[in-house]
Amino acid sequence: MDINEITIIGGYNKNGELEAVKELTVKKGEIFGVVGATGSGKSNLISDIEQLAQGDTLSKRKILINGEVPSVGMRRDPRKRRIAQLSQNMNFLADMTVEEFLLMHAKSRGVDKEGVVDEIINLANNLTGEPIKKDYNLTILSGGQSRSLMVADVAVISDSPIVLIDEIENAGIKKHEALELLAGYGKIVMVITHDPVLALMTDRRVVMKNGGMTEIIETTEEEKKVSAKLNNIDNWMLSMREKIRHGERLSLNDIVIEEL
Ligand SMILES: Nc1ncnc2c1ncn2[C@@H]1O[C@H](COP(=O)(O)OP(=O)(O)OP(=O)(O)O)[C@@H](O)[C@H]1O
Repeated sequence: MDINEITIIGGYNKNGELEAVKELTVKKGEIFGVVGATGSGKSNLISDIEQLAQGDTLSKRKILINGEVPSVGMRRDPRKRRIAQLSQNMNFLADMTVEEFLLMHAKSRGVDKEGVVDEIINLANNLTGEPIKKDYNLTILSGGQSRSLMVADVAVISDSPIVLIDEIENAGIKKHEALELLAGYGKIVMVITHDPVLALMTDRRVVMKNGGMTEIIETTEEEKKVSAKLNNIDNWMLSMREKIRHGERLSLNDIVIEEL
């Protein structure tokens, strides 16, 4: 089944009051942000979506797929749910090479595409400053390399049309490019973030307060420009980090940022 949109039907906040946002639909290819203070209920919202809640969680929210209540099979069986989650704490544990893992994953998902391993590694290497090679063991990958590989893997192999991302701001990858990559593969992307680069590249963001969805903010064209400029600063910081990592020295000349 093609998943074209998900709808969140509002429930109750922590005080048991109805949420201000009664209904929210996110479509394929859209990047949607979730913002809010600590403890405001961001993770809870993402977890309602992950579980395809049907009024059976704390918030009493309901999640619809393509406007309909998802089947019991889809709700009970995580393999049928087709929702991928990414967070900055995830790491690979399997003792196998990058190539072995990707081939195994592609096979298990029925992806039989020539050159799929190279495609994923190339995409991943666009997101990290430290290139990944096919014969690297998964367990030696750095945090940034692991996350880059996960993002590229979700984009190309995993057929999960819904991707939930919990704070990847410190994941050590080019986050802007990572989100664009996922959205470009026609995913519904929901991202919890306080990072202006990410929050402002979404199309819309929901503001969480006291466990409830209180407001939906549409990103303006000006905000998107702010995001792009902040992204230049971010990538510049990333390149400085790479220099340090490779034992190089920095000078004041390195601080010249092309016109912001
Ligand atoms: N609608 C709700 N009804 C009842 N309890 C809720 C609701 N939303 C969130 N909670 C509870 O409030 C607590 C904080 O929520 P949550 O962890 O989702 O916040 P958060 O915004 O992700 O916080 P952080 O930024 O610290 O990760 C949790 O114990 C959660 O179960």
